[in-house]
Amino acid sequence: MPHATLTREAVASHNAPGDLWCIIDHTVYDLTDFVDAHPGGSVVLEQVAGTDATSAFYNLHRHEVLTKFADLCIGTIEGEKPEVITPQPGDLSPVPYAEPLWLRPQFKSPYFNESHYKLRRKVREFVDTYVTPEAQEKEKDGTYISQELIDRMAANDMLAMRLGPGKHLHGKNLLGVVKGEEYDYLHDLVQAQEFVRTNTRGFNDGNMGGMIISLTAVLQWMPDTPFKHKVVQEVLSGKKKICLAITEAFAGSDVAGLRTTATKRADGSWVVRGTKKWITNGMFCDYFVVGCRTEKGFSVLLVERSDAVETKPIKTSYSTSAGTAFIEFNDAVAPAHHLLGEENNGFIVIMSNFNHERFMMAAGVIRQSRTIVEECLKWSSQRVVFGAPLISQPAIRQKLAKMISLVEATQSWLESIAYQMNHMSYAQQSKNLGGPIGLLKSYVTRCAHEIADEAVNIFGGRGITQSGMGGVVEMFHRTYKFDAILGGTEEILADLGVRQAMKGFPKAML
Ligand code: HEM
Repeated sequence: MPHATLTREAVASHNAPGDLWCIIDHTVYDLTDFVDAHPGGSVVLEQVAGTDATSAFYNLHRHEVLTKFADLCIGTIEGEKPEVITPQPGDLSPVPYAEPLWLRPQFKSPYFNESHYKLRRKVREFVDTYVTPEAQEKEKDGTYISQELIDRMAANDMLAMRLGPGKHLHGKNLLGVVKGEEYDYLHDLVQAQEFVRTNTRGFNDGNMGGMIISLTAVLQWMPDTPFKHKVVQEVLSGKKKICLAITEAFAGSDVAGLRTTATKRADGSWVVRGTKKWITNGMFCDYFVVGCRTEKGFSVLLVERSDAVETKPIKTSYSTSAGTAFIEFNDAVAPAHHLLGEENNGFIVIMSNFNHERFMMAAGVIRQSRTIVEECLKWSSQRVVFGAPLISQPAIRQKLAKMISLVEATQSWLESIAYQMNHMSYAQQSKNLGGPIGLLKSYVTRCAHEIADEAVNIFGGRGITQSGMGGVVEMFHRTYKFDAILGGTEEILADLGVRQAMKGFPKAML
């Protein structure tokens, strides 16, 4: 924090390598002892010693660098005030298009009410304060989410909330602002979009992504036994972890090609044998919801970790903090009551789970894409090239216009689908929304492709560098493909959308 009020003349006299001050955003920094540690070297700092280095600084650094090195700050300039905004936890961004329209003060929304606004604020405060710092660290070092953060999320019902609306939330007062009974798909959209603001695609999946797509199947399809209640309680309290294990090296979207088998024994229990690949959170899970070939079809079983379950890490292009695993089930045993849904009828268990998963993913990608728009808008305004800000170039404005349009259009489509989900039973959702949600997810990752491409060109070399100015853009460009593949590939989902539209097609002729 600033300690003194100083004049520009006073700063100018500290202009030597052994006595080096400079001004950034009307604030004075004593860099004398920092020169040797500066990642950009000492020469550049000596060149600006005693001067106002504001534009040089923002050409090369993110504003958060100043927060991180706040102890170098020794004062402010007399009669002047810092102008650059330092966001506080929970704050909305004032940058145009950085927030969805419903969160911009000058606009209204037909969908969101007071409780959605309040939940948005609470979740963002929580994410900014507790999730983002850990997420950034884990994304880099590749280690798994801490038990401390899981416990904190569990204590605030955040794990339960992320499963979407349902009985598991009844009786709860979520973050003190929404009754569990009133939590709807628009609240769900809000939390999904807030959680991805950490800008850490691998960690976001590592942050209980496996639970979001598997505990829902347990809640809906497992027989109502004390064991089911135990599993749900353990997972929602953060004591145990669960993931979905369907995909294999042999087959992905083609569920009929799966080779993991479950053989029924005389006492009704099952012996599971086979392998699974790309299983999110698999490395640290206690329970696995496993898709298996059974005698006359496909069935889904809950398998507990044991010596017969081996998990090995897979290094993908995002962070290993996601806990992505190759799994071998070597005659793992699951009791009869671990069957989800009916024997040989597991396809419906998997399919019914997909709508919520894809909805969540679409919400996340759209929000990430919006963050990229914000990054590009800020960068184009602060970056000076050929003597003028980047944004003064028409070619850059064309790119921004395209990116903004894609984000605004997809957010509107998402909100409209969330609204439809609020007004449909689960069965109606499956019948009427599987296609539209598939098309939405397929389209938003195509948009992400365009947005990532344009953003990297705007950022230049920084867009392909993991640290510094373009780090967020680099991360997005490297990882948006996860959303284009996980939960159903773009092609499969686009096809599903059209096939569902053709079901019961009217006798309409040209
Ligand atoms: C409070 C003052 C400063 C601090 C705390 C600081 C800190 C840093 C840090 C952490 C980096 C690593 C890249 C990043 O994370 O963004 C960096 C890079 C760099 N800094 Fe600074 N810096 C300061 C002032 C300046 C000034 C005034 C200049 C030049 C006029 C400068 C020039 C550079 C250069 C050239 C790089 C390398 C940039 C790149 O690789 O793209 N720094 N600085």
